[in-house]
Amino acid sequence: MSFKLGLTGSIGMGKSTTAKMFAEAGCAVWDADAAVHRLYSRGGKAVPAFERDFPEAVIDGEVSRAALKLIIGRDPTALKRIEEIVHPLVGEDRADFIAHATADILVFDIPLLFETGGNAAMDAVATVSATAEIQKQRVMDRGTMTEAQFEAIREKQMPDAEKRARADYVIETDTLDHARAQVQAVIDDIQGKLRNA
Ligand SMILES: CC(C)(COP(=O)(O)OP(=O)(O)OC[C@H]1O[C@@H](n2cnc3c(N)ncnc32)[C@H](O)[C@@H]1O)[C@@H](O)C(=O)NCCC(=O)NCCS
Ligand SMILES: Nc1ncnc2c1ncn2[C@@H]1O[C@H](COP(=O)(O)OP(=O)(O)OP(=O)(O)O)[C@@H](O)[C@H]1O
Repeated sequence: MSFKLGLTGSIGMGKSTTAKMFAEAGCAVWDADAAVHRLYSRGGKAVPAFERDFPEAVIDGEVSRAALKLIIGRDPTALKRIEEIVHPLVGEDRADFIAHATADILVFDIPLLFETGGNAAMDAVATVSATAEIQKQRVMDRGTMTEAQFEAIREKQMPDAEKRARADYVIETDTLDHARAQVQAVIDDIQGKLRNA
């Protein structure tokens, strides 16, 4: 049996960067956002449901995030309906990954792990964290969201302090070297547990 490590953290806290560090260290990584990208792409499994419920969001055979953001901006309740389409399909993608993965540590990069109760299916959870100032700066620097869109998402997410309190491991993403050292410490700790199991 592989060890399932959930990797979470609020928007812009450094999940993707940290997930890459786990992959470089030999863990198998499943990425919830990447799964959503696959589902939204041409031929993706979410496209027919969006064609039915949000036809204006499907452009050239794929679900357009820009169009979705406009729809959500107009009608905030749309996000819940979008999630009802997306989350079961994401669950199928994850089950498929678990069925085929062979590494001893499987890492699940899931932004909304605590919010969706997905932590119950994990053996442990690591939260990535940085200050609120760094978080906002990173998201604004990316240039894909307005400040209002960022605040709306941040409000929906569990506060960083609560994620830190609930996690088994906290990874500070202040510098790349510091984060890499903490990733290795988490792996060493889990491998110690696997040896003693
Ligand atoms: C709202 C959308 C269109 C924004 O797209 P965009 O490319 O600008 O941002 P991206 O997808 O990279 O999201 C950035 C971050 O926002 C946060 N976020 C995204 N969706 C949500 C949500 N439904 N609730 C809370 N936070 C969210 C996450 O931390 C995520 O990593 C897109 O995120 C989407 O379609 N979301 C609905 C699907 C979903 O629930 N995804 C969450 C992962 S399962
Ligand atoms: N340990 C770190 N040290 C310095 N900068 C970092 C670190 N981790 C991430 N960053 C920087 O922060 C920004 C956001 O990182 P990343 O894309 O990994 O965040 P994320 O949590 O996956 O974001 P989102 O949830 O919004 O998708 C990037 O510009 C990245 O280079």
